[in-house]
Amino acid sequence: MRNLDKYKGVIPAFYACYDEKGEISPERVRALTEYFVDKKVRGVYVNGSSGECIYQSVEDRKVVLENVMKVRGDLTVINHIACNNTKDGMELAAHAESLKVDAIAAIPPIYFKLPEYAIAQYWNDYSSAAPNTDFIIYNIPQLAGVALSRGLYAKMRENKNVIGVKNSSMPTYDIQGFVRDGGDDYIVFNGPDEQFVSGRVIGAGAGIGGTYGAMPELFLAMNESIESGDIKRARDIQYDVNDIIEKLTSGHGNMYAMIKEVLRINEGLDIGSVRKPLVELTDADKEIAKAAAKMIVDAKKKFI
Ligand SMILES: CC(=O)N[C@H](C=O)[C@@H](O)[C@H](O)[C@H](O)CO
Ligand SMILES: CC(=O)C(=O)O
Repeated sequence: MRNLDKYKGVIPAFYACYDEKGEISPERVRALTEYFVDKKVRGVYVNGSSGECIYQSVEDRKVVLENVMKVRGDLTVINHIACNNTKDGMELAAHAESLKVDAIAAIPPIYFKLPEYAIAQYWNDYSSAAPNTDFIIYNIPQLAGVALSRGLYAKMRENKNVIGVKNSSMPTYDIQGFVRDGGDDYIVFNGPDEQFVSGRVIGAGAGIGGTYGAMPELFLAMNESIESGDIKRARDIQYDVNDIIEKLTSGHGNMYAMIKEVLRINEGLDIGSVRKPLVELTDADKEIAKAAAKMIVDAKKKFI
């Protein structure tokens, strides 16, 4: 039996940290890592969707990971390495292994609709470049354009490095299927933050999410409530969290820009804005950010 305890819990997706010119800021990457260490989350998911990975160069993504690893403390580090081409992704996989991350993760190939045997080859090529590192499949069909089937998941489990799936599709039924098929030797991570409680209750062993960073205490509190069997408290927190997520996504500008503004307001943490083509906040959005920041403060007072 594999021991997967280091992955169990709340794993915020790491945000891209820019300087005033919009370049990756190593100092700000370290500051955001230290913030997560202080919040006592289980780990971080680096260079994923929330890390704006598809707008980062290979070099950018290496700099981000190197700086996370410098100050990671006890955080479990999962590094998303997928690129549009296998070659760059293999370079990132090997780089991640050289830094001793806990796991690498990858979405499927995007744009061309490739057959499942090609997707399996793409993931196994990445894994072969990090042969001593756990591998997590990232299923996010609404953005990647292709869904992980249970057949493809079975094929991928022939690779001993594969330890599970980060499932960002909306049906919690998908989580249940992957949990059923993999059993206790594998882990499924809940993707949609709006369904953290549902996903965990149906069998996800952990959660990885894009909004956790704005309110880690609330996700930790939901997780603790689930573990102690207090489903009512978990659900009550989830309702408030979902109001907050609706607020965070109600602006003209991008949600990650909104979250970064909230971090400036509530935590005094400045990690810049977003990279084009993601849209910056308008003045009206800044008012929404203030309201969202206050909702987070109020929910923490109410539940913690
Ligand atoms: C589609 C997408 O990006 N999903 C993320 C990962 O699963 C979530 O963490 C969302 O960012 C979050 O649920 C807010 O909608
Ligand atoms: C949101 C998320 O899970 C990611 O950054 O990939």
